[in-house]
Amino acid sequence: MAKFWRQLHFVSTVVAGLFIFLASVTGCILAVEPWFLSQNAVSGAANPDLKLVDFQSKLSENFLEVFSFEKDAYGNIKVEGIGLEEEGTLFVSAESGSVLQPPPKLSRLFDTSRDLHRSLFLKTPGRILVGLAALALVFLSISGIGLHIKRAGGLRSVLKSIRILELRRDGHARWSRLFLVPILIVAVSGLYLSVVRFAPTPPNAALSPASATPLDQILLSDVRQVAYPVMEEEPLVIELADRILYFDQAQNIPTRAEQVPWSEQMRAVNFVLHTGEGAPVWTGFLLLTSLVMVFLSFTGFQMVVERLRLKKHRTVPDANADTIILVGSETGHTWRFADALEEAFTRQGIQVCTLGMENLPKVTSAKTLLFLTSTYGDGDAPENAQGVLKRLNACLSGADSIKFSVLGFGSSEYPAFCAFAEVLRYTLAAIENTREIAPYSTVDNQSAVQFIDWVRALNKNLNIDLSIDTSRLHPVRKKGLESFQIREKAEQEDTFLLRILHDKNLGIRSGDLLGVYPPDENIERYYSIASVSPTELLLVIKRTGLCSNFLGSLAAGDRFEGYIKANSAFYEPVDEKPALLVANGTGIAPFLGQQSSNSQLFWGGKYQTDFKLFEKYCSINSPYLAFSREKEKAYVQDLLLCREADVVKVLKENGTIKICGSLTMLKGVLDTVEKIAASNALPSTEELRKSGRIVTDCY
Ligand SMILES: Cc1cc2nc3c(=O)[nH]c(=O)nc-3n(C[C@H](O)[C@H](O)[C@H](O)COP(=O)(O)O)c2cc1C
Repeated sequence: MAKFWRQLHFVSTVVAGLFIFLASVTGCILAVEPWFLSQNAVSGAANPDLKLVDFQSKLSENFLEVFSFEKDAYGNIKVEGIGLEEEGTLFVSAESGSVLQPPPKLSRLFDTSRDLHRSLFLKTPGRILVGLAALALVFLSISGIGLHIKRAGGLRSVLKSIRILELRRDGHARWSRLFLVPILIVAVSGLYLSVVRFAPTPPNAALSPASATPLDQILLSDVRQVAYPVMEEEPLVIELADRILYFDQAQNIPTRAEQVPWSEQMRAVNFVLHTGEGAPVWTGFLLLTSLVMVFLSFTGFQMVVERLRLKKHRTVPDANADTIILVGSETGHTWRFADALEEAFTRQGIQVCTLGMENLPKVTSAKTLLFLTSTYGDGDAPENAQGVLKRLNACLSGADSIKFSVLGFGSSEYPAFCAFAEVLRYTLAAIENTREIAPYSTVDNQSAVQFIDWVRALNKNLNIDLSIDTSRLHPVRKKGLESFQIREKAEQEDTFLLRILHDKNLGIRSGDLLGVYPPDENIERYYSIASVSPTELLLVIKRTGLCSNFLGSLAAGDRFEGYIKANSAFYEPVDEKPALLVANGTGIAPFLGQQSSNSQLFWGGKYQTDFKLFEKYCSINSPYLAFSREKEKAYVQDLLLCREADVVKVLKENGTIKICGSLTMLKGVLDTVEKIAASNALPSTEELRKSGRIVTDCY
């Protein structure tokens, strides 16, 4: 059933999505028109007890002759007649019947939007198309209800709150559920208005004249339109909401009464529901509904495009592939990981093929099967893996041996975290000829790090060397990013150094910053870099959070995307002036590429062994090192104090002091330099900073 709802939703979006989008955008504009119309209404409110006959006598005081008048939804009364001073179509006061200035004309934008909304500027064919779009919107709403039930894992949970893990998918679900009723009303009323337009209007049914309200009892507030007879023998015609009454003018008695057909009355109700005419609160709702529909059409389109892209995957296994990646996915995210994995295998020269789990083949020879699957609903299989568990035995038992591993994709925000993957794993393990090659693992909220960890386990167990291009794991690829490849990685406790290959045209210089986006985050982090050759840079990072953990999970061969931000204040001086390079911890990174014969390096860390990570890249023979956790406890500012003469010399020779590392260290160093400067009649640190002779990059 879920498949049916999904197909109906999908087909309706593909067929009518663009029209619905256009109708929603124009709907937003038209939804504000009633507000302007009510603001501009001129006739004023009539006394609700005012009788039609009394209003007529007021009109006769202001008109030589009245042919007809009509009232609109905003209370405006428009008279056709000959006034005391002018004639034609004249607006009058509901209270006094006197002639008023007509309401100001509204912007052409409303008329244009209405034409586009009703007929796409195409007259009758356009109206038919718009009617079909309204029908598609009804289908979308109904199939949407089915999908909501499926998504929630049953009718009972359908009202549970929807967490927004991803704006496109979860936002679409949340807002469509919230506005389901108004959307359905807009769709059904729009469809009704389209249909009645093409249906012949049934004749009015005759009522007994005796049932007509006596003329002197009719209230102005009930009247829609009145037509006065031109010839004496013609009747006076009064149109009410549901009836049309004919009166003999001379004797004031009803001669005929007709019932407005039911379809016409329904048309009027649907018209108000669809346009909000004369109903200000509902108009506000319609505006919100139209805005939500713009959002839903847009996100719906994006999801359709994504789905069509997924259709391009193979459906039958490649006979030469010993490894098959099987993907269970509801909304497509798991495919990104599968594609990155397939690419990694292919780069290693290993033939693989990736299939959706619905295409699980009958396996007759030894194969490695890697299952990557999400969990949906409330611990259910995703759409394309429904029914797979039942087929597993029959599909796999024909082969001599099957190696397998399962990687579950899910979200720990759901109680049944990766439940389907877990069941799949146990079902596979229970089949006689299967052997698990890498332990069952999970990926929470599309974590790149957890995926890479599983790939490493696969490498170990299959004795291969897969490396991952993490740019493939981003849900949305950012433009203008460069590709970087890890060449070498060294680690010391929780700090690691990456030697990274890049395109030499980037013209990177030591001191520049590298902006990195982890695939599962949308915020970049910046790292100071050292340029060690035209195509290589160094990065020194401590594992502290999402981005550093992401970079820390990478190994030689892996790739990631990032961009370079120039940071010229931190470049090596071109004039060979002396420099003191002061850093602690990972702050050493930019200085690993800036060590000229005229510079001295001061570095502070916890233990002596910590410096080992950088030794290979430190070209200065005798850097000054301070260790805060060794027996002789010292900080980098203590080193500066010991080397006071060097500090004074650099400052006197117009050199610079560059400081990179923690903010606490920066404060300690600045205090020390301040002291040294004061006792040697040198400018203060504030002045030195202003003149660019102390530059800092601290965090
Ligand atoms: C409506 C809905 C229900 C979900 N139910 C579960 C669940 O029960 N357990 C779980 O671990 N993850 C659940 N998830 C999270 C998805 O499994 C996770 O986002 C996954 O990465 C989606 O991958 P896919 O796009 O390939 O289907 C649910 C997500 C949605 C939108």
